[in-house]
Amino acid sequence: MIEMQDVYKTYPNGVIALNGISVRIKQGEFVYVVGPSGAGKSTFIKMMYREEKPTSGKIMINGVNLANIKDSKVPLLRRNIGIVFQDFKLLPKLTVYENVAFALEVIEESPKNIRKRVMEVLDLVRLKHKARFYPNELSGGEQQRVSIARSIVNNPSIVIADEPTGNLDPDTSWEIMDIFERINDRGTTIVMATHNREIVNTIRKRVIAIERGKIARDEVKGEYGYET
Ligand SMILES: Nc1ncnc2c1ncn2[C@@H]1O[C@H](COP(=O)(O)OP(=O)(O)OP(=O)(O)O)[C@@H](O)[C@H]1O
Repeated sequence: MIEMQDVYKTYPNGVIALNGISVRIKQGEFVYVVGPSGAGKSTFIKMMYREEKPTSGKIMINGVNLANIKDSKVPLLRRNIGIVFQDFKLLPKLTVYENVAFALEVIEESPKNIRKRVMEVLDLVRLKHKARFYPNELSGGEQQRVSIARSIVNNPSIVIADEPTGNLDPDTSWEIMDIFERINDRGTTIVMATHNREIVNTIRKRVIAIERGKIARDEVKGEYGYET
C-alpha cells in the first residue's frame, strides 16, 4: 500500500510542485499518473521512492513512514521498489546480464540464485538470447526491456515508471505495456507517469490526473483527458 496524506513540496527555488496531495494505492493496482507538463507528476512519484522528501505531509510505503527512514536505509527501501526511467539508465560497460545481476550482487545473493533469477526475468522480457550483448548493441525497446528486468529482479512489491515509453515508437511502446501488464498480473503494483494518450485510453486502468500540484481527477478505468 502506498499512502500519502496532505503532501506538499516546495523546491528550494520556491516552486510549489505538490500542493496538498492525499491518495491511497492498494497492493496490486495499476495506476497511470497523467497531467500537463510541469504539473508535478515526476515530483509525485519521486516521493514514493524518496528521491525527494516532502516539505510537509506523510508518506507511508507498505506501512513504513518514509519520514522515519534514515538516508542510510534508503537503499533498503528501494529493494522493494523497482524504478524504470524514460532514458533507461543502463550501465554502458556492463552486459545485459550484468546490468540485471548488479542489483542482486550488491545484496550478496549466491551466484546460483543470481543466475537463476536473472535468467527468469530476462525470459519474462524475452531477452534471454541477448544476455551477453551490451546496451549500445540493443534497440531502444530492448534497452527498456532490460531496465524493466533490472527493476523487478529483486521481486519488488511496487514498480514505479516515469514515462517509460517516452523515447519509444508506438509499436515498441505497446510491447513495453504488455510487459508491465504481465508484471502487474503477478500482483506487483505499477505506478506509471505517462503522456501517452493512446495507451491510457486503450489499456484502461486507474487514472490519477495531477494539475498544478493537486489531484484533479482520480478515476477507476479513467481516460487520459488531455489533447496532447
Ligand atoms: N529539482 C527541482 N528544483 C526546482 N524546481 C523543480 C525541480 N524539479 C521540478 N521542479 C519544478 O516543479 C514543477 C513540477 O515538476 P515535475 O517534474 O514534477 O512535473 P511533471 O508533471 O513531471 O512535468 P513533465 O510532464 O514535463 O515531466 C515544475 O514547475 C518544475 O519546473
